[in-house]
Amino acid sequence: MTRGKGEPAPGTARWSDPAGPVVAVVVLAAEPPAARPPVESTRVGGRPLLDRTVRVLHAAGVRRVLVSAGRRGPDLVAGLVARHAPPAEPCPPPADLPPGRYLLVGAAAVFDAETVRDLATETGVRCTDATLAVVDADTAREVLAAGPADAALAGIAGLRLRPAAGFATTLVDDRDGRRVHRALWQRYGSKSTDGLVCRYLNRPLSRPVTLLLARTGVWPDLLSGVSFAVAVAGAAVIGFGGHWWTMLLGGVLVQAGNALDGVDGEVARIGLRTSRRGALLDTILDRYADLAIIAGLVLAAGGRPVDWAFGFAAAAGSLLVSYINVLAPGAPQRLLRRDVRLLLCAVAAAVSAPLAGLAVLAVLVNADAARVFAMVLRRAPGLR
Ligand SMILES: Nc1ccn([C@@H]2O[C@H](COP(=O)(O)OP(=O)(O)OP(=O)(O)O)[C@@H](O)[C@H]2O)c(=O)n1
Ligand SMILES: O=P([O-])([O-])O[C@@H]1[C@@H](O)[C@H](O)[C@@H](O)[C@H](O)[C@@H]1O
Repeated sequence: MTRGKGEPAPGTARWSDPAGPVVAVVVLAAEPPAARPPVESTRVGGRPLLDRTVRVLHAAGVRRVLVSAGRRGPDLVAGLVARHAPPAEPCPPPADLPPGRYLLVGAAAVFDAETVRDLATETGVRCTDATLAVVDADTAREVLAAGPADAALAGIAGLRLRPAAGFATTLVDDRDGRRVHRALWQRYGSKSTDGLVCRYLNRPLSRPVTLLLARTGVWPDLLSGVSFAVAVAGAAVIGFGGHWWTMLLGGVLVQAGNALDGVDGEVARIGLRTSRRGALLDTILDRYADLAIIAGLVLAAGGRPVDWAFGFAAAAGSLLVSYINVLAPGAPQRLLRRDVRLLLCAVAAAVSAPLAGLAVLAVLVNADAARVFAMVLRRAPGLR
C-alpha cells in the first residue's frame, strides 16, 4: 500500500457528480493582517497552506482553481507558479463569474481530497469542520463581493451544514500548526496494513520525529536514506564491534532504524509528497539493510559455516516474506514482516545471542513464508 487512508494519487481522482464539476475559489483576505504572517503562508506539511490547498483541489479532480484576494491575487498566483504548484488563476471580479457551481474555500481551511470529493456531490452545503462550501453562482458572487474571506463564508445563510468526510480542520492562526500536524499524523501517520510491532512500538517512536520534520518540507527520499544508514550502522557495529556493549549499541541502532523506517512515509503522506519512486527506493533500501543486519549477526556469531548457514536461511526467508507481498498483494497477513524481523534481530544483538537470534529468525521467517505461500496457492486454484 502506498498511500495513507483515503489519500488519492495526485491528479488521478475524479468524483462522479451528476451536477457537473465545480470551480474552486480560494478566498483570501484582500489585505493581510499587519502584525502576523498571513494564514495562507503558514507551512502545513512543509508547504505554504495556499500551495497545499491548490494541490489538494487538483488531486480531488477540480480542474479550475481561482484565487480571490483583491489586489493581492495576481502576486499570490505568481508565487504559486514560482513554487511549481498546480495551475491557479486570479479570480475575476465577482460579477464576471460564469454560471456553474462553486466550491468556496476559506484561507485557513486544511482539508484533503476526500473531503472535496464528498462535499462536491451536492450544492448548498457547508462543511462543519472547515470553511468550505459548495454554492451556486449567485451565492458565490454575493459572498465574494462581500468579503472579508472566512467571515463571509461562515455567514452564508441557508446552507446545509454537514461534517466532512476525510480530513478537515481550520488553522486558527500561524501558531496553530502544532495541533494541525498532530491531527494530520493521526489521520495519515499509520496505515491499516501496519503489523503489531509497527503499530504499538514503531509508530509511537516515529511520531515525534515525523512531527518535527513534517513542517520542514524535507524530501522523503532523504529520510529513507537516513533510516537505511542507521540500520546499516547498526549492522556494522554488531558485526565488527566485538564487545557486549557494541552488541547492545548495535541492537539499539537496528531498532532505531526500524522505527525510523516509518518516518519517510509519514512525512510523505502528511506533506502530499508520496511517490512510486519513493516507495520503490524505500523497499529496495530496506532489503539491503535487512541483509546487512543478518550479515552483522553472522559475523558477531563468529562467522563459522554454521553461522553462515543459519544466516543464509534467515536471509532467504526474510526476502521471501517481503517478496510474496509483491507476487500476491492480497496475500493473508504475514506475521514476520520487517517490523517483527528487525525487532528480533535487535533483541538478539542486545542480549549478545547472535546465533540463537539467527536460528529463531531462520525458522520463523521460512515457516511464515511457507504458510502464506500455501494459503495463496489454496485460494488460487488456477495456479495449480
Ligand atoms: N521516500 C519515500 C518513502 C515512502 N514513501 C511512501 O510511503 C509509503 C511507505 O510508508 P511507511 O509509513 O514508511 O510504511 P512502511 O512501514 O515502510 O511499510 P509499507 O509500505 O509496507 O506499509 C510508500 O509506499 C510510499 O507511498 C514515499 O513516497 N517516498
Ligand atoms: O514488511 P515487509 O513487507 O517485509 O517489508 C516492507 C516492504 O514490503 C515495504 O515496501 C516497505 O515500505 C516497508 O518499509 C517494509 O520494508
